[in-house]
Amino acid sequence: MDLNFKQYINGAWVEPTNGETANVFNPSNDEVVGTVANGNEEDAVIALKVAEKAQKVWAKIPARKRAELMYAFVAEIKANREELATVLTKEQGKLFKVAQFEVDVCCSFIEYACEWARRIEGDIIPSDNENEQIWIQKIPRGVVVAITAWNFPLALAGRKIGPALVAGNSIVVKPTTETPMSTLMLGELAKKAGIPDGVLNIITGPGRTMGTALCKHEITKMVSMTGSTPAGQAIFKAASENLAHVQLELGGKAPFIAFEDCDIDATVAGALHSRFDNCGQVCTCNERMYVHEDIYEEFMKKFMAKVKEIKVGDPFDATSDMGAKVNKSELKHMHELVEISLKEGATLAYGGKAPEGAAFEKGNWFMPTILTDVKQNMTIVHEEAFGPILPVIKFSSFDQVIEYANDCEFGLAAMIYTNDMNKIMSCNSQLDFGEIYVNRGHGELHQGFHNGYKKSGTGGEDGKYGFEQYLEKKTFYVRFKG
Ligand SMILES: NC(=O)C1=CN([C@@H]2O[C@H](COP(=O)(O)OP(=O)(O)OC[C@H]3O[C@@H](n4cnc5c(N)ncnc54)[C@H](OP(=O)(O)O)[C@@H]3O)[C@@H](O)[C@H]2O)C=CC1
Ligand SMILES: O=C(O)[C@@H](O)[C@@H]1OC[C@H](O)[C@H]1O
Repeated sequence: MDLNFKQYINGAWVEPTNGETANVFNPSNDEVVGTVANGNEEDAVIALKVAEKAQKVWAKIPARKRAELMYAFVAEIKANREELATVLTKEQGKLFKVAQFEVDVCCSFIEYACEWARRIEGDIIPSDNENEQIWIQKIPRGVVVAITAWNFPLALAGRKIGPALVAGNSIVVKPTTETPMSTLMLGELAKKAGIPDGVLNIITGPGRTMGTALCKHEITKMVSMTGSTPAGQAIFKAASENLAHVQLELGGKAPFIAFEDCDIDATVAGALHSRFDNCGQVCTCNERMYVHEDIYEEFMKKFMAKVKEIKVGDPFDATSDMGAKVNKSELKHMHELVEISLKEGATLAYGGKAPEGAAFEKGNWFMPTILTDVKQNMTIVHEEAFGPILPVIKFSSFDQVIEYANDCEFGLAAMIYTNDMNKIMSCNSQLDFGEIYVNRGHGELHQGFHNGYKKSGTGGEDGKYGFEQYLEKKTFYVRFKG
C-alpha cells in the first residue's frame, strides 16, 4: 500500500498549498513508514470552507439516513481491519493485537453514535402566556474541528467523527503528525460508503499553526480535542476568538489505591494492565500506586513477579506484551523521570532503561519500570509519565490516601480496590476525579462519560452527555390564535 498521503479535502487527495511533506517514523525501528502533508493555515481554511458548504446538504438528510451511511462507513472500516491495524502498528508502535482492537473500537464508537440518530429529541413547553408554546429544537452546530493525539489515533478519530456526523455536522479532522496515516485512510472509506464529499475532511500539519488556524476560524462552531494539557489550553484560547464550543480531553495522573481488604490477586492484575496497556500511553493509566502498609509486602511480591514476566518486543510478534514508546522525545522523558526520581530519593526496583539485545538497538524501547520508597512530594507523583513508569507509595490510613490522591493538578481517572462499601462510598464523595473505577482497572465504555476535572480537560465526551455537545439548541416562542 502506498503510504504517502496528501490532504483529504472534499472527497479527494489534494497537495498541501505549501507543497511540504513530513516523514512518519516507525517507533519500533526508526524506519520511515511513509509521508504526509506538512500543511498550514491555508489548507485549514480551504478544508473549513468545503466543510461549511457540505454541511448544509448533509444536515438536510434525515438523521436515520445519515446513520445508515455511517453504518456503511463502519462496514468499510471493518473490511479493511487488517490493513488499518498494520498501518497503526507501524506508525504508533502498539502491539498488532491492540491495533486490531483499536480498529474495532473506532467502529464501535461510530456505531454507538448511530444509535442516537432517532433520539435527537427537543422539548415542547407550556408558556406562561395564553395561546403560546415554547419549542426547544436540537440542531447541528455546523462545522466541527477534531484534533487528536497519537496514542489511539484511529479510535480517537472515530470517537469524534461518529457523533459529529450523526448529529448533522461536517468535520475537519487534524490528527497529530506523529501518527496520522490510519486516520487519513478513513477518508476514502467514507467516500466508498456514500458519505458525501466534504462532510469528512482530514488534513495534517503542525498543531501550533494549522491547529490554531482551525480553532480560531469563524466557520468553526465546535472543537473536540484530545491531547496534552498545554495544547488543550492553547486550543481553548484560540477557540475563544469566536466562542466555539470546546470539548477537551487532556492529561491525567490517575491514582491506583489498593486498600488493606482488597482481593490481592485481582488488584495485582488490575494494577498491571492499567499501567502497561499500550506501553503506558493511555490517559487513564495507573500513574501512581498507593498500597496499604498491611498488605504491602505480599502485594508487591506478587506484583513484581508479574512485572518481570512482561515481554517487551516486536509489536507484530504475538508473544510480545509491550511495544515501544511513540517517539524519541517521549523516550527521553522516560529516562529523565527515572533520573529525577532517583535524585529525589526513590529506589529503582526494576527497569529504568532500554531492554538489552540487538532487537532494541533501533526504536524507542523502554522497560516496565517500578520505583519504590517514593514520597508524595516527589516529581514522579505529580508529573504525568504517559509511559511504563510506576511509582509506588505505602499508605497507612484512609484519610491519608485520599489526601494523597487528590493532591494533583489533574482529575481524570482514579482506581480503587476494596470490598468495604463504606470505603467505596467515601471514595465516591471524596475523590476529586471525573471517572472512578471500583474493583476494576481502567477502560471507559462508550455509554459512560469520559470527563476530566481540573487540568484534565473540560466538556467531557462519550455517552449521552458527549453526544449532546454536537448539537445546538434553538428556542421558538410560538403564539397562535386560540
Ligand atoms: N484525556 C484523554 O483522553 C487523553 C489525553 N492524552 C494526553 O495527550 C498527551 C500525549 O498526546 P500528544 O499527541 O503528545 O499531545 P499533544 O498535546 O502534543 O497533541 C495533541 C494534538 O493537539 C495538536 N496541537 C498541539 N498544540 C496545538 C495548538 N497549540 N493548537 C492546536 N492544536 C495543537 C497536536 O498537533 P501536532 O502533534 O501535529 O503538532 C495533536 O494533533 C499526553 O499528555 C496525554 O495525557 C492523550 C490521549 C488521551
Ligand atoms: O484517550 C485515551 O487514552 C483513552 O480514552 C483511550 O482512547 C481510546 C480508548 O477507547 C480509550 O481507552
